[in-house]
Amino acid sequence: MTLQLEAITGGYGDTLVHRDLSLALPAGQITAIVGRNGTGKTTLARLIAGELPLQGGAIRLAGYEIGGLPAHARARRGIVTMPQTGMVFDTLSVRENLHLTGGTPDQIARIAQTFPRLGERMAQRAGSMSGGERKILGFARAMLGNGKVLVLDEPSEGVQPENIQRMQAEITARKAAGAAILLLEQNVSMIVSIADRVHALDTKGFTFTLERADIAREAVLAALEI
Ligand SMILES: Nc1ncnc2c1ncn2[C@@H]1O[C@H](COP(=O)(O)OP(=O)(O)OP(=O)(O)O)[C@@H](O)[C@H]1O
Repeated sequence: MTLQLEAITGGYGDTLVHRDLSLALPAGQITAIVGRNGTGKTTLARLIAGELPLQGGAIRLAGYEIGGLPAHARARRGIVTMPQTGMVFDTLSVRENLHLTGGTPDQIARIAQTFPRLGERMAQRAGSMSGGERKILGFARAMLGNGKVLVLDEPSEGVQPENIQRMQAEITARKAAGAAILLLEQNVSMIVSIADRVHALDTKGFTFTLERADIAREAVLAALEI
């Protein structure tokens, strides 16, 4: 399903972070946004999820306006976000965290195989895991939900290269299954490996766009240095 942001405005009360920002997240594509710290990537993820209210514009999912719906209603329609801090319940075990996504036992077994670190720690309390392990758990949870639109806020931060590779394979598989994916990342290798389109963001909005054929390391680094 395609998600369309139409001239959205929002932020924190009077402190607007985004003004009239438009963006298309096509189904079956990985759209990346790169920009320095503080340009508003996390704020954008929260506006899409419905954690922050829209102060202008519209968000359309397959044509239907969802910008006025509360977060849980957007989640029910298939918008799944992985927050930068990882969406993990600290007091619950890894297994319980995975089960709460609604994933089937087969899907949970498969993801625990994909990320052996999780498979080995199914009974461990999530709150006692390392930062990188929590990221993997948060990522696994986002993959298990039946998301049609996946918004991933810095999934690779603090994660070891072998697990970043596994994340890339999972994201690419979801793309092949038709999900619209928004990747908010600073990891240039990950973007070069899997993104179909890259939008460069600064504090005033998008400055330029790279299409697949132009997504190379230097070009992405230029976007990060705005
Ligand atoms: N809860 C908040 N209240 C007020 N302002 C905030 C709040 N959270 C973030 N901001 C401000 O909004 C702007 C955008 O922050 P945001 O976290 O969205 O940026 P980012 O691109 O995700 O950066 P980073 O990669 O460092 O997380 C910043 O100026 C930040 O200080």
